[in-house]
Amino acid sequence: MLRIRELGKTYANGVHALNDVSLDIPRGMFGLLGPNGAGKSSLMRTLATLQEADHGSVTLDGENGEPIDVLRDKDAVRRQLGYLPQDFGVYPKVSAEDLLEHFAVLKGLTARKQRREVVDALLQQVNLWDARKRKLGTYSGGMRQRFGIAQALLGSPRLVIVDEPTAGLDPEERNRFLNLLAEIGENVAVILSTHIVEDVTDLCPTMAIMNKGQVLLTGEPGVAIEALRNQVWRKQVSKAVLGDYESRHTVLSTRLVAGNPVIHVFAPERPEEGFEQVAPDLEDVYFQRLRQQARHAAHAEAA
Ligand SMILES: Nc1ncnc2c1ncn2[C@@H]1O[C@H](COP(=O)(O)OP(=O)(O)OP(=O)(O)O)[C@@H](O)[C@H]1O
Repeated sequence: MLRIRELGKTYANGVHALNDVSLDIPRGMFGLLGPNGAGKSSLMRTLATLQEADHGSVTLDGENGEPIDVLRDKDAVRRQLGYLPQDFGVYPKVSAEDLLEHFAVLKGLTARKQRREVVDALLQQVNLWDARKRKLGTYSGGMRQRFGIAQALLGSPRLVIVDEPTAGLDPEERNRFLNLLAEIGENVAVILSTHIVEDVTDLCPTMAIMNKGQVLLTGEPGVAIEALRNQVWRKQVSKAVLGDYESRHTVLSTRLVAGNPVIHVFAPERPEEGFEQVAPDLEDVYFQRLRQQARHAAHAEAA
């Protein structure tokens, strides 16, 4: 559906935000996972035709099978694109219904009757029908994000990009929002950028992990998890010796359980007495890739 090849971007301050990024993004939900500053927003904004890349190519399968050159044919992309930016702002004094109608006009839905139908259907789809007359300033974070999805879906896009949409949502709102995305993902390609591992675990059949402008892994979460089988070990340790463990082993994560750290260590065999093997999950995959990248960078620096 979307083919990204060797996309590069260096900002004027010298930050390499995209370092030869190559990805194949199929129809359905695609999770783009990475910590803050990984380059996710730079990639999303480039795909959404809002900023230029330095080099590389991006091709989107068009409706009629014709490939669209995303970096050059921006108008064609915009006709197929829905975008929910990370910092989606709304006019607080306007009702959801009025603002969505306004966005619909901007999207080119000029026929009044048809526009009304589209706006009403979208408000129902995102479950804001009962709150449609309320001013957006009175909406909760989750409602605002669902409104953001409604505006992204105007014009029946085939590619929907949502940038860190669940940050700041409480668990119930987050679930509601993710369920909505999953429904949309049945028909179109949805790229979900997030630093929350569970967003991807719960929802995305394909994914990529990104950090420091590089793609560290791409594929199916289940396959990546399976590749770590028999190599993740858990132990409860005291805070006093945590540093020792971190210097001796590849500690993937540390979680406090009843006040004491429980560590996950990546190792081909039992690292020491007292470690028990655990079934790996996507969080282990995520941290294993980040640690591996840091280790390679340290070796490269030392060499
Ligand atoms: N306009 C800009 N000028 C200079 N540097 C930038 C600009 N935009 C982003 N950066 C830098 O590029 C890197 C990647 O940023 P980007 O926003 O793409 O990451 P991200 O993964 O989306 O993180 P976040 O979730 O914090 O937005 C960061 O180091 C960031 O500081």
